[in-house]
Amino acid sequence: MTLHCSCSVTPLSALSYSGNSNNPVANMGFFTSISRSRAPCTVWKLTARNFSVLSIHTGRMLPRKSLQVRSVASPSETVLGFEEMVSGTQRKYYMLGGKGGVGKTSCAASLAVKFANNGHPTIVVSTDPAHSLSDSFDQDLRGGTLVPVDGLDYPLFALEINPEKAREEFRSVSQKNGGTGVKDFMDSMGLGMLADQLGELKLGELLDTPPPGLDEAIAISKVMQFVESPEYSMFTRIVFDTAPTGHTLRLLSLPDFLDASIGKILKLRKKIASATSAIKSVFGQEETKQDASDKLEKLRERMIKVRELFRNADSTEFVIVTIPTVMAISESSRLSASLKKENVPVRRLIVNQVLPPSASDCKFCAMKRKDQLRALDMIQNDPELEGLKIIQAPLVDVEIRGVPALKFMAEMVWK
Ligand SMILES: Nc1ncnc2c1ncn2[C@@H]1O[C@H](COP(=O)(O)OP(=O)(O)OP(=O)(O)O)[C@@H](O)[C@H]1O
Repeated sequence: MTLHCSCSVTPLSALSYSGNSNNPVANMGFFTSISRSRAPCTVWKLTARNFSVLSIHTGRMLPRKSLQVRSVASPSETVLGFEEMVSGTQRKYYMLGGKGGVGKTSCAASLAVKFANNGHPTIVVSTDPAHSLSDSFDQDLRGGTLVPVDGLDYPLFALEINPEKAREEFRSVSQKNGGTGVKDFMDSMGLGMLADQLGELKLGELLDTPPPGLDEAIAISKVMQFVESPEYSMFTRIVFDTAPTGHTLRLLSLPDFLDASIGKILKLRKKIASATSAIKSVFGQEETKQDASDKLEKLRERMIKVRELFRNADSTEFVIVTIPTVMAISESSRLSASLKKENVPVRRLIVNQVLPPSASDCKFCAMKRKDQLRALDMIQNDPELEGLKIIQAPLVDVEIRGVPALKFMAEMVWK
């Protein structure tokens, strides 16, 4: 870990500290100047965990206000290359996400190919409503179940979950109960008089017009069903090709929303059921209605698991994919900030479709590359993106399609 310190009362613009940043005091770390030529003898001793610093020269503490210290995860120190991703047989999940069209599917598919070729039985999953795994592998992988991918020596399976279909299953919970809204749903459970009280839970909205992200949440929860079943325990790497940024962000906050909505409604139902024997008998007689609430409870439990999975740094990593344009990088920065806020582990940023320096005197290429370099520069100065391992992948002159092309892409990206 590298810490950067800037101090307004010294001639130094930046100081660096290398050592155990978790406990710099015990480590007796020192800030030393990065630029020795600017301040040859300046050494700052760490005297407290809050990084107040003492000048060895003057023996005086530097005014706290003058100090700004921030930690910078130095990629080479904290994020290793593909060896780190491939090592170990414990199951790991990689989620690739970013703006539409930047190359999420190509990167996800190429990572899955590389995992498989390195001996990991792998599943690549698409939860993007507009699937493109089949196009990317140039094979028919539709069907909503695990389909083996041809052309590899080791097991690679693809799973395209149809979010619409998954949602229909969920919607049928309300329809089975003879209505479309929360009022009917509650009526069918013998709790019609309480429907008004539940207005603020927005469950009616949830059942009738699902919030954006629900499709994907249900799709991911279906994937969890698959991967948790013992017959699929052999798979040690699961790669997700997720929907574009907006969906991903909403998906992250959705489990909490669902947890609150469904959790509250089920709690209320239990409370009333135990208090009123008449209502109790309604539940007792109506098996399908019990089924409905069981289904909701199961969905809630799976949502909690999805939420935990997204946040588990030991098993999961979210890889942001972008391209070198101001718009894509700005969106990646927002995505990174939101993921950090939600405690989702992010360590790598793939900058795809970077133009290599042109040997010819193509003016368009030169202008385009200059434009890309400006965008790449933005990454260095973006506080939300700094610290991520930047992986640049060149724009190639053919479409990435089919297993051989994906193998080629994997060699460029996953090193
Ligand atoms: N480095 C690259 N060089 C050349 N073409 C590329 C590169 N990366 C991706 N492509 C091509 O760009 C197109 C879009 O890629 P891809 O489908 O992977 O993007 P995506 O982000 O998953 O898109 P969507 O958001 O629509 O799902 C594809 O035709 C793919 O072959």
